[in-house]
Amino acid sequence: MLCSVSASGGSLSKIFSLFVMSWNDYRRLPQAIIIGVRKCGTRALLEMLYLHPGIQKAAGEVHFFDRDDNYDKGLDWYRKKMPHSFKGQITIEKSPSYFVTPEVPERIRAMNASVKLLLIVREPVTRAISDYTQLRSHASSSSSPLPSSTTGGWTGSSGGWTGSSGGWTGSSSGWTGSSGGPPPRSFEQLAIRPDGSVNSAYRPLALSIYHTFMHRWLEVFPRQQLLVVNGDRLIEDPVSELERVESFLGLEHRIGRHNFYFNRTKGFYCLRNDTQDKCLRDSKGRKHPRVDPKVLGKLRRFYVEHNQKFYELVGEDMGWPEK
Ligand SMILES: Nc1ncnc2c1ncn2[C@@H]1O[C@H](COP(=O)(O)OS(=O)(=O)O)[C@@H](OP(=O)(O)O)[C@H]1O
Repeated sequence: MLCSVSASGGSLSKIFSLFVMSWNDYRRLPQAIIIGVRKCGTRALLEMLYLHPGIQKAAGEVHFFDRDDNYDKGLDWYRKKMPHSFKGQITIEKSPSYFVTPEVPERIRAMNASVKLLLIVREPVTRAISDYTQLRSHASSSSSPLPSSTTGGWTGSSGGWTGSSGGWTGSSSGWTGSSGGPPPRSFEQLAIRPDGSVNSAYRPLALSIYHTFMHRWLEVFPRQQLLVVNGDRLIEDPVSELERVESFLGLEHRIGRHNFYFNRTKGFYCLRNDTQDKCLRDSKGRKHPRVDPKVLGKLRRFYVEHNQKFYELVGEDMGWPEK
C-alpha cells in the first residue's frame, strides 16, 4: 500500500509520495497546527516532527488565520498552501503569531473543531531576550529589507530559506531607526523604565505574559486538544519532548536518538534523516547579549505571578525560575 512507510525510509517515502501525488492534488487542510509562541522553537519543532514518516509540513509560515487578506482568500487557498500527503499522514503548519492574534482561535475552530494544537513555550525572560535579539538583528540589517515570509528552515537548503518574520515588527519594538540613527538601545534600557519598574508594554516582554493570550484559546478549545511543548526541553533533549508530541498526535514513536547529533559550533542539536544531516539556519540559535543579572532577577520576579496564572490555566507547572 502506498501509504505504508518505514521510519528509516521516511524521507525517501516522502520524495516518492511527491512523485505519486503529482498526479493527484492530494493536499489536505492541516490536522495539527503549531500556533506559537514566537521565538520558542516553532521552526525546530516543525522540522523535527517532519523526521517522522507520518508527518507532512507546509513549507513556510502560511499566516492564513491571522492576516485578514489571506483569510479572505478562503479555505481552498489555504489548502493549496499545504503539501501533498497520503491518507493517514498528518499535515502540519506553523505560524507563530496565531497564538497572540485575537481572531485566530475562532477561525481555526470554524475550519476544524477537532484540530490538534501545539503550543511551544520557553522560559519567558529567555524568550523576551531572544525576541529582542531578533529585532536588533533585523534593525541592524534594515538597509536590506526583510523578506515578508519564510519558506523553510535549513542551512544550505536549495529552497532558499531567507529568514523569519515571526509575525510583527513596528514602533513598539523599541527601535529608533535604521543606519545613521542613534545606537540601538540595550535590552535593559527597553525592559526597565527610568523609575526602575518593568516596562511590561515593551512588546518582547508583553508576548511572554502567556496567560493573557492562553485564556482565549481555552474559551474556544477543550484543554486536551492542545499540547504545551516545553521549548527549553526541546533544545536540551529533543527526543523525550518529541515523544510527548508523537503520543499527542497519535503517532508511533519513530523519532529517536539516531535522528540527532549535537553540533558544538552551533551549540544546538542538528537533525539527521536517511539522506542528510542538517542544522537550522543561523537565525535560529543566535547568540544572546549578556543581560545585567539584577535586571534578569527583576524580570523573573515580575513573571512569577503571570507564570502561575499560565500554569493554572494549562494545569501544568513548567518550573520556570523565580529569580
Ligand atoms: N535544534 C535547534 N537549533 C536551533 N535553534 C533551536 C533548536 N531548538 C530550538 N531552537 C530555538 O528556536 C528559537 C527560534 O524560535 P522560532 O523558530 O519559534 O522563531 S520564530 O518565531 O519563528 O522567529 C531559537 O531562539 P534563539 O536561540 O534566540 O535564536 C532557538 O533557541
